[in-house]
Amino acid sequence: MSVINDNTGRHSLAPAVSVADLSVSYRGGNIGLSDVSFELSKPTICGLIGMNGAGKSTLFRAIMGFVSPASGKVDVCHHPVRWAQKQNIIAYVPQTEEVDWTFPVSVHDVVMMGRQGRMGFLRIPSEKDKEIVSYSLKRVGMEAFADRQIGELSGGQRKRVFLARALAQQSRIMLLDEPFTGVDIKTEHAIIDILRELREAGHIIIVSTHNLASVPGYCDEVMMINVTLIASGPVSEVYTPDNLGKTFGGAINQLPVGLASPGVQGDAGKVCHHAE
Ligand SMILES: Nc1ncnc2c1ncn2[C@@H]1O[C@H](COP(=O)(O)OP(=O)(O)OP(=O)(O)O)[C@@H](O)[C@H]1O
Repeated sequence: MSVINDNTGRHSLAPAVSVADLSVSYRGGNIGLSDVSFELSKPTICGLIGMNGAGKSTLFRAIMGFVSPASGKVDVCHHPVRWAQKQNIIAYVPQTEEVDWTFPVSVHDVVMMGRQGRMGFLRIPSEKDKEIVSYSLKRVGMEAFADRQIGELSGGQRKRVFLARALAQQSRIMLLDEPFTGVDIKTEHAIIDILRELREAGHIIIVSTHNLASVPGYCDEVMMINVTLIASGPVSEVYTPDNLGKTFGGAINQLPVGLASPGVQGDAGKVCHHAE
């Protein structure tokens, strides 16, 4: 079986993710994002880079519809975010800090949650659902932990379980919030292999990371934010010392080690596969 999305229906060349003049404010007046615009249309791994508090998680929350724009808008495949949620088009891997790990569910149950949007009214898993959950757990090397309570996992294992949930969801667009934080190098490489496989299968992946040196090795595009958008585009064009300096407020003005090895560029392709 493949990780490839099984969506069927019309193909569209519309931007898969379109963010226009997006600003987000939190209660209490904190500014999460200011006037951010970008579009992603083709299969890609897009790195999302910025300091602590730059707005990376806020951008994910806005694309997921968890926070409302103060101004501007987010469209997914030319539709509002809520529609995209119902169509199961976006999967989100949150930062592990955002999850209640005391919740009494097993690893298997968490991954099965990725299938819920595709189940019927009674939420009874089909054989196919079970097969996909089992495959997803295997793909992230967590099949032996299926019955374990999620609170009894290490940080890296938790990341892998949530990645498995997103794989099980089989969504065209995947948002990963700092999947490499706190994972060992082997797990980081394993996750990058999965992202590449997903990109080849036609997915759009946005991945936030603080690991600047590894970005050119696996990202096709990069979005650099510091509350507002500093730069976005192909890594080879925008991942420059100047933009890094602007993104990190002058804290970084050297290219991170490894920038000399640019990432593989993604294939052009159609991403919005859905029945309308
Ligand atoms: N729930 C919230 N309530 C109020 N302000 C918030 C909330 N979440 C984030 N913020 C503020 O919004 C801004 C952007 O935060 P966000 O979490 O999006 O940054 P980030 O780039 O993901 O940071 P990090 O790298 O530390 O995860 C920050 O100033 C932060 O303090």
